[in-house]
Amino acid sequence: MADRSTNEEQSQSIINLPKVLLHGPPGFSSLLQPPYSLKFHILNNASLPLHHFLANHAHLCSSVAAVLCDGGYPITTDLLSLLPSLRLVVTSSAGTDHVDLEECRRRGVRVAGAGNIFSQDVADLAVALLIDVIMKISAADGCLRKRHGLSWRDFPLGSKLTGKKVGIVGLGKIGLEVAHRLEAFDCMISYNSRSKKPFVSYPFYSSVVELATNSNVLVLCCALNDQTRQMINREVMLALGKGGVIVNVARGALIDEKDLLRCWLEGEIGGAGLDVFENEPLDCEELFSLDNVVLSPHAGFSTLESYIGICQLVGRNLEAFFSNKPLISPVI
Ligand SMILES: O=CC(=O)O
Repeated sequence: MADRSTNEEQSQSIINLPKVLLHGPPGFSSLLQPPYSLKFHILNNASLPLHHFLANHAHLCSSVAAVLCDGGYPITTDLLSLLPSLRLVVTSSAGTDHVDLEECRRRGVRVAGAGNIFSQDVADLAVALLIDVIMKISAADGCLRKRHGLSWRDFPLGSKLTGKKVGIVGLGKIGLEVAHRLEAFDCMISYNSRSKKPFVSYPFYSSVVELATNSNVLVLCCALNDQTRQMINREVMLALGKGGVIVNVARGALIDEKDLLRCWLEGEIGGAGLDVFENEPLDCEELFSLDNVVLSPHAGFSTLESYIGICQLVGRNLEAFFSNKPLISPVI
């Protein structure tokens, strides 16, 4: 009897907590850990596709106050319309192209993101991919493992990073981290961004074609939106030139992948280091077959340190919002 009333009291106290719907991949619930996880009534749809979950739990979903989502899980107008009590979206990603921000604004739903948590790791990966492509590290590694006895003479010459002209597309937090790192390699930095940044002295190009014309390497660090979608097209690739290298650590759809494949096959582009793709997980045989293209599985943020950081940040954002305090990393 005592046990039953304790259980009832516990479920009663959970029911009174703000409801947070998880919208992410299997295992996503581990992002919300104690003490934060104990402060919310967490609805985990892991065992069902989201629309089935919402249909089966309509009574609970009508009072969902927050959604915690992953960058690959869209927050669409349709989803928002199924959650009439929603007041907050917390995404565990730095990018917010999967969130319909306009509709959130219209409904008065606040949005918090990953802020600066991943910027250093993503910038490190951008530099790592660039060095890998131009010094052909992964390519050599693959050959050495297949054929013993190879020496450096069996490989084509690589290229120097020192002194390269690097054009950064998007000089936000990640772009600046990339610029700082590449300055240490005596690279000449210039950039394209929505507007000229008054706090840096790097040359600014308002057109990405002009930036490409004046660069050996393009590093893509900008947000994906209607203006930037497929911005890196054949014209930009031809402007970058035959030895040019493109590194993308932002979003796959910034690049016209068909143009990239064509330019590569025609010898119009030198190489690419890609952490992101138009369709993820990557399943494009044509990209797998290209030399001088180094691929990474959208892993720019996946370090232990950043994982610990994002677990705390999502919890702190939820806690702050439901205590009527300012969001820690607001988007809107
Ligand atoms: O791509 C990863 C992110 O947006 O955080």
